[in-house]
Amino acid sequence: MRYISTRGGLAPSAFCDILLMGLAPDGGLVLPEHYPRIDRATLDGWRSLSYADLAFEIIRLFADDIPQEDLRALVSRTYTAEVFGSPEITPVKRLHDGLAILELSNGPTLAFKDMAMQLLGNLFEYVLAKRGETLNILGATSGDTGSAAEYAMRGKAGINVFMLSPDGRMSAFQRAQMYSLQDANIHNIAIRGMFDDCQDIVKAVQNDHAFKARYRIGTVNSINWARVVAQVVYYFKGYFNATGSNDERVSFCVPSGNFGNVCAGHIARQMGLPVERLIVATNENDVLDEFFRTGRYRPRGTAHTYVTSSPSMDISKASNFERFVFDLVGRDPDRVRALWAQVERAEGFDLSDRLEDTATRFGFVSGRSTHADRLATIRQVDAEDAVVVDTHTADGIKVARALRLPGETVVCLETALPAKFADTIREALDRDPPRPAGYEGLESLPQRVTVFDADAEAVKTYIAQALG
Ligand SMILES: Cc1ncc(COP(=O)(O)O)c(C=O)c1O
Ligand SMILES: N[C@@H](CCOP(=O)(O)O)C(=O)O
Repeated sequence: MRYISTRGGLAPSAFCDILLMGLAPDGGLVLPEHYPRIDRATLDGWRSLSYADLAFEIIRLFADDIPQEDLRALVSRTYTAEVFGSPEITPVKRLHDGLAILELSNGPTLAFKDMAMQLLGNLFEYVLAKRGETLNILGATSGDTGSAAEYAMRGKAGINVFMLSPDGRMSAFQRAQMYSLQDANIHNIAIRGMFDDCQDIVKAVQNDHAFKARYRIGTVNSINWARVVAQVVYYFKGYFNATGSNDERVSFCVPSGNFGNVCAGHIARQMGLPVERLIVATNENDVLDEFFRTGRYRPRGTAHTYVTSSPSMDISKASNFERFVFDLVGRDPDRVRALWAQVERAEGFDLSDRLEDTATRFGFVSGRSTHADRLATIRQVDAEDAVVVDTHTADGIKVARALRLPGETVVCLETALPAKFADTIREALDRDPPRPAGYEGLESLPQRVTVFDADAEAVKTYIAQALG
């Protein structure tokens, strides 16, 4: 399998190279030259596999430059009941109306990011040891990528993490999860701005090729293709868990911000998984919902990005959307380059002539959810099913219920546990959310964080000083 850039400027490259590369040198996102197609016999063979065995079968199609026995060992030690709480790794529960919830948040930091990040940590460690190299990760988080990355990388030899987060915009639990880590290889930097400002800095540093090479800068965001491919796996597992046979079709509803999670669903569908629809659920930051309803993409600036009670989705410039648009425009890198030049000029773009394709050929539909919807959904699911869902998953359930067709099997992706968003759960239910063991007193621990304006140069100086 060789990898190319959405903007056409990357010579076909191997998996282990793009793993350490992050953004392509032309500023585009990396994708495989083609998506592998899964035939019916293969799908039948995969139905009864454990999560780790299924992950190995899928990931080896993409990471074919890692010897198979090494990859199998690496995947097997990633997806264990000890780390993810049960042998199923991603169990499915049903609400009374038949809606299925795919549990993805039972890993160390209580959000779906652990599913991919735990693998990424082991992949980095493996490839860096083979090559005798080190890596300095610069990441951006709106709340969950940061902690998942820091927990996956803390104490790992040859890896430093510099994580940018929006100052004061995350929940108290999310802040404490990250800022209380005292490991020498973990550096938390709060940026006065929103997630998009943090991600812009990550991309600016990635596009400074001299700095990137000198300080060996890598990424853990979904900019990194390995993150996306690890997320493809749970669409297959969720499909098998929610159905009785491979003759059935399901739809997935995905709470979305940076479009990485649902992009993995798009890839699973392109590989031949029987997915009917991909339902994109946004919060009040509804740039993606607007696109899937109108074909117009109008990313907003920080001033028009709202701080909401599903803060991890407070994103207006969805990075992975570029990967989908690459497929939508027939994998034409010149077209993508031109469209993103318009985005850079804050003009956005209009692909309403492709709207029919987004729905019929690619299966996308969308909806949005507000604070009031979120509270109502949390209350409803608690009252009817005795399940407490987090604010992002509530956005997904609200949109899934609004758009579900008669007889349609819909799997909602649970993207975090409610313990991370206690203020909103208390507002909805007048009680605290359940808190898993081991997180008692988290918010009282001493915290360590440096605050900067949204300035890529200041971040580069900090990294250079920290690395000596
Ligand atoms: C809890 C939660 N829900 C939903 C999302 C949105 O996922 P994505 O950015 O992949 O669209 C995120 C952040 O990624 C998240 O942390
Ligand atoms: N919602 C994320 C933001 C970044 O997403 P990623 O998938 O690109 O890492 C977060 O919680 O940090």
